[in-house]
Amino acid sequence: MHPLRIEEISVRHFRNLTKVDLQPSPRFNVVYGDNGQGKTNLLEAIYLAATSRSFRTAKPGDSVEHGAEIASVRTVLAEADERREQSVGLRAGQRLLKIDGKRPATAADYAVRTPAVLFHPGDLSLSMGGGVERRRLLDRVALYLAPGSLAETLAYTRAVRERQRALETRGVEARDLEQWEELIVRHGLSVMAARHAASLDLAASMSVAFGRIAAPDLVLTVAYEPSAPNDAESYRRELVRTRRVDVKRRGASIGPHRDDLVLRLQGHRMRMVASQGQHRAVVLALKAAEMDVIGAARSVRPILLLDDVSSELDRQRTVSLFAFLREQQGQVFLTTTRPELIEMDELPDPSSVGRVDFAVSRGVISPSDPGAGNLV
Ligand SMILES: Nc1ncnc2c1ncn2[C@@H]1O[C@H](COP(=O)(O)OP(=O)(O)OP(=O)(O)O)[C@@H](O)[C@H]1O
Repeated sequence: MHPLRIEEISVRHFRNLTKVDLQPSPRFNVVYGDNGQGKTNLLEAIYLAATSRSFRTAKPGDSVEHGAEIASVRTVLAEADERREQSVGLRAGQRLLKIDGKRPATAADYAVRTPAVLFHPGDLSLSMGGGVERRRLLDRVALYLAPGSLAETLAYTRAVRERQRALETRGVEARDLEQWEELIVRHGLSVMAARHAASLDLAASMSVAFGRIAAPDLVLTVAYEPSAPNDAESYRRELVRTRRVDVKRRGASIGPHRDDLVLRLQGHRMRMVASQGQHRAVVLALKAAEMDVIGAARSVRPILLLDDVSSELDRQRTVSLFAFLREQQGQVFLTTTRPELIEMDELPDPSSVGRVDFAVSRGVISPSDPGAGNLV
């Protein structure tokens, strides 16, 4: 595994971060400040520069500072002995990606270059909620295993949209339906294959992580459950059969957009049986698995971003979170309103760990001595 780290970050007009220039630690970066000051905005900017995507919005214009036209995030990254610059420029409806000043051949080329994993309080929905977040997880992992899966997902989504438009405007006998359904089957099967491969890697890595985090006698299983048949002929037939209902429900009733990654504890669906603590353990295990699988795909240690570490930090959560952090050997950014909770001796090998604290106030971010936040 190569070390991977951000050496410099420059942010301009990104939400409330008008002008921020930082040189983070290669290991632990504690970003602290009161609510609403810009901590999550910094993590969002880092995630954007690493992966080309925001974890908060799909619309580039949303992250541009109110009153400004263009936002930009530029990072200098070091991977093994090489250095590169990755930058993203944003304006309404437009995202401009560059690696070392040049536009990448495809968006996927940029998206898999710098693995980063985000962990935030809303991630509990990975275990407790419906399938949306688990599908996103599968797609994030699939992207690293097979970068072409991004184009397949986009082509699938477009075909589903066009079929729906044909159904709703011209009815179940519309002539072009067959053509869209052909495309849905072709791209849908390809998305399903990529997700299936991602689920196998995640499952293997996750059961090991879960055994460490929760009680070793608890058995957690993870299985990809596609919503459409996985042979072309049956899939095509099902699409024809469901045309009428799909007009009424205003969406396709089968296909990868309705897949799930089903989690079972002792054979029962997580959502039905698990306690709060078990849900948290599962989310940690899923995140650990995401780190392992995408890190292995690129042979690097992903950058870990932890948002809002201090919210309702109960004892059990602290113990498992810090156990998780101790295992991380890459660069970590964590945000908190309570830096006093992030104790150096809870982090691995405190003497050798480089920790830098950053204070955030109204979009201004400045380095401070570790622990100085305790007095704030
Ligand atoms: N497009 C934008 N332009 C300017 N400011 C924005 C924009 N979007 C969000 N903000 C501001 O960013 C601030 C929120 O920042 P952020 O979400 O990073 O807070 P935080 O420090 O993580 O807070 P918390 O601890 O509550 O999670 C708010 O003051 C909000 O008004």
